[in-house]
Amino acid sequence: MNQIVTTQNLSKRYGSKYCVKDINLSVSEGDIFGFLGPNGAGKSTTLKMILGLMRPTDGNVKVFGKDFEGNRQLILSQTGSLIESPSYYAHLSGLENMRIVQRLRNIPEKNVSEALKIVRLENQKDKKVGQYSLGMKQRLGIAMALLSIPKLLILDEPTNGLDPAGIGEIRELIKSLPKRYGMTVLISSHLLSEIEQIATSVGIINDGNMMFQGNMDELKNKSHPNIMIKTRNNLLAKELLSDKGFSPFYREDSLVFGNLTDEQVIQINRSLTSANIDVLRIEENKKNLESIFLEITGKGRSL
Ligand SMILES: Nc1ncnc2c1ncn2[C@@H]1O[C@H](COP(=O)(O)OP(=O)(O)OP(=O)(O)O)[C@@H](O)[C@H]1O
Repeated sequence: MNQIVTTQNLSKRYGSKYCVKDINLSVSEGDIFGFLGPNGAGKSTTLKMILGLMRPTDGNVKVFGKDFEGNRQLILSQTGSLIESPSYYAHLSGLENMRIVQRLRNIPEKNVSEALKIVRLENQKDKKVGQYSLGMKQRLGIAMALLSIPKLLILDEPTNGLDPAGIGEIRELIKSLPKRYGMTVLISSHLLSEIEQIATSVGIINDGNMMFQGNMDELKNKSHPNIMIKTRNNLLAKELLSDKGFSPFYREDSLVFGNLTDEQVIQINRSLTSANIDVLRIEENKKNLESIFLEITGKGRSL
């Protein structure tokens, strides 16, 4: 499959502090690639370097298999982006704003109505943008990014500040782009729930480091279930099992173990019963994606 964006050891350092470190990103054609990470993780910085808006300290970026140097014009003519909030003239209509961008970027006029149609703003195109809702302004920003009907669309937190209905609309809109227009989408967010529903691939960044990259199923499969054991005397059980090399921790009224094999579960159960500690429950607790994400980003641990 064609690689639309690849980065190699992409890094950005301010003084002695790296805010992006050795990022190797790979976005394939037709992907909706979700770039996830908490605030300040380095998402915007990475996207700006990919778009040639910021110079990397180290590493390199290829878009459509080409370096920016010598191919800037070609790359940007096939790339649309919305980084941070959209810029517009509030006293002009949506259509007038679109026309300004269309002329500035030397894009055919017919694309204006096409882009407004994609974001479903054609009925409000004559309204002043100052009177648009936040969601409409955001959709106008996406329409501007879509003006050239680009091969690659890069959106930095496009649903920031929107209500659930607005988020839903943008989600449906983004989801339709690869099929309808053959686009590849790179979208950043700090919310897993948002990415989970639209992305085909995901990259998780924390503190400037890439913690995971793959598809959603790989992410789910990487997580090992916890085993929770409830006994009549958890304190004694923990002591006994610690002596045998296990290191459970308490959660509510149970002991929680990380990844255990079936053999280890049998061994634990036998040890407890032969020490006359009644076992009340043994449960497997599969982690949901949200807790996996929190674990990766919260504790900064790589999967
Ligand atoms: N010009 C700068 N000088 C020093 N540090 C900077 C500069 N620009 C960004 N940073 C730092 O780089 C880190 C990454 O910032 P970045 O904006 O890329 O994060 P982000 O993941 O996009 O977060 P957010 O969702 O909050 O925008 C942050 O800790 C930020 O403070």
